[in-house]
Order: sequence, then structure tokens, then C-alpha cells
Amino acid sequence: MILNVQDLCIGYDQGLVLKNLDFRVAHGEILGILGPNGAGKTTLLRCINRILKPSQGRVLVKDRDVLRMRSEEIARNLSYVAQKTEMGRMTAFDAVLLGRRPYLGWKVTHNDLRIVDAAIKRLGLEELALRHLDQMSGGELQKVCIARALVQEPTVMLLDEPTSSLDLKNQLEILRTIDFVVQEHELAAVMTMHDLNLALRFAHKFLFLKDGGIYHHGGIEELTPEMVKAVYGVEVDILNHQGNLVIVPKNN
Ligand SMILES: Nc1ncnc2c1ncn2[C@@H]1O[C@H](COP(=O)(O)OP(=O)(O)OP(=O)(O)O)[C@@H](O)[C@H]1O
Repeated sequence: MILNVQDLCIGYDQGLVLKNLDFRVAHGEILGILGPNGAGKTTLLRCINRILKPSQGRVLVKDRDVLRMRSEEIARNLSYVAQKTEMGRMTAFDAVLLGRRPYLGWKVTHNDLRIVDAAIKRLGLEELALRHLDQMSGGELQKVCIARALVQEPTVMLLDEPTSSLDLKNQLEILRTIDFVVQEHELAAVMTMHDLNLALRFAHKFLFLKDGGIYHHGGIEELTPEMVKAVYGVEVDILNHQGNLVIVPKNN
């Protein structure tokens, strides 16, 4: 297992948000973290990445305890794409290059530039590479953040709603890219998602968060209308459309 979350508890001043979470993620797996607003999805990602310190439990990446890692080691193992990113005034190229920081010595090497160029091409950002971030749309910025996460060459990618600002074409392209990179390098991706249909299409497994715990963790084919009703309070049908499962809310 590439990621192992054990007995994790985390909360804020008002109390615990997540209690005793246990789950594992395998090499080459995309795990969709699902659940209603406020269920603790972002909190979980931030806890895995040690931006937040759990009050109890452990997070192991390739059997190494994240709580005991130096920040540089965390950055080499975990990349995090936040829902909203505040970055200073810099070009897209420089923002992506920042992802190489955990590997940079005294100067940027030819290899660093090659990796950055490849990620910029992979995300289709060539035309925007020298544009300043404050002159970009939300979707373009989201792609820059994903490119930065790729050049970090992590073991586990943590992505908070990675397609929330993207149009349909870009949603599919970005998720295909993430899937390709995860398979090619045998990484893992943990993604929070609100769009259940995208989760059905791109996640291999899903983890439903409800009332501070795991309501269900399993293969995407295990997802049932009853689970969706229990977690979101919405009646749905799950249909098979040309080999793809799709969730359709019922008219009531
Ligand atoms: N910095 C904070 N301080 C105090 N409470 C917080 C903080 N961040 C989040 N919370 C609370 O913790 C709970 C979980 O929040 P979190 O952002 O993890 O949920 P989420 O599932 O990602 O939500 P959403 O789907 O709306 O993005 C919510 O009740 C939220 O109000």
C-alpha cells in the first residue's frame, strides 16, 4: 500500500470533525473522497499532507510516518492542489517551476526545466506560460496548480476538487491526465469530488464521509442509490450508459 491512514482523528476548536478514520490506498489507485458540504473532505486532505496535525492517529506514505518527515520529504512524497490557491505575482512558468523546489539545489538544472516544460505541454498551457497568474481565469489557474503538482513528482497526489473551475472538455482532459500519470508512475491520487458522475468515471474506489466517519469505502461498482440517499439525502437512479455508470437524480 502506498498510503495508509490509521485511526485518524482531527477537529477544530468546536470539536472533532473526523473520528477514527482507517483506510488504505494502493499503487495506481485513484480514490474519490465524497460526501456533503462540511463533511470534512478538505480537512482530511490537509491532515494527510500535515498542513493540519491530527489529534490522534497516523498517516503512512510507503510505510513512512508523515508526522516524522521533514517538510522537504513531505513535499517529495505528497503534492497538494488546494481548492483555492493564493500565489504571488509570477508567471505560470515560474509557478510550475516552484513545484521543483523540493529537488532544487543551488540552481535550476536542465532536468528541472525539461520536467516543467513537459508538464506545461501536458496541461496545454504553452500559450499561457509567460502570462502572470493574476491575468488568468480560474480554470487556467487550476491547470497551473495541477502542473505544479505533477512536477513535484510525488508518490501521492492530493487534489481538492481539481475540476471545480473547469469546463466539461477540460474536466475530462485533466482527469484523464491525472489517471495517465497515476498509472504511468504507479502513484496514487486522492481527490475530493462533488460531481458523482466524474467520480464514477475516474475514481477506482470511493470513500463516503458522513457524520465524522467513513460511511462506505469500496470499489466504484459498489456504489448504490441507497448509499447516495443516506449520504446526500437525494433519491437517484444509477444507470449503465454505454458501459459507463451514471447517476441521475429522480424527479421528486
Ligand atoms: N479553519 C477552520 N476552523 C474551524 N472550523 C473549520 C475550519 N475549516 C473547516 N472547518 C469546519 O470543519 C468542517 C469540515 O470542513 P471541510 O472544509 O473539511 O469540509 P468539506 O467536506 O471539504 O466541505 P465542502 O464540500 O463544503 O468543501 C465544517 O463544519 C467546517 O465548518
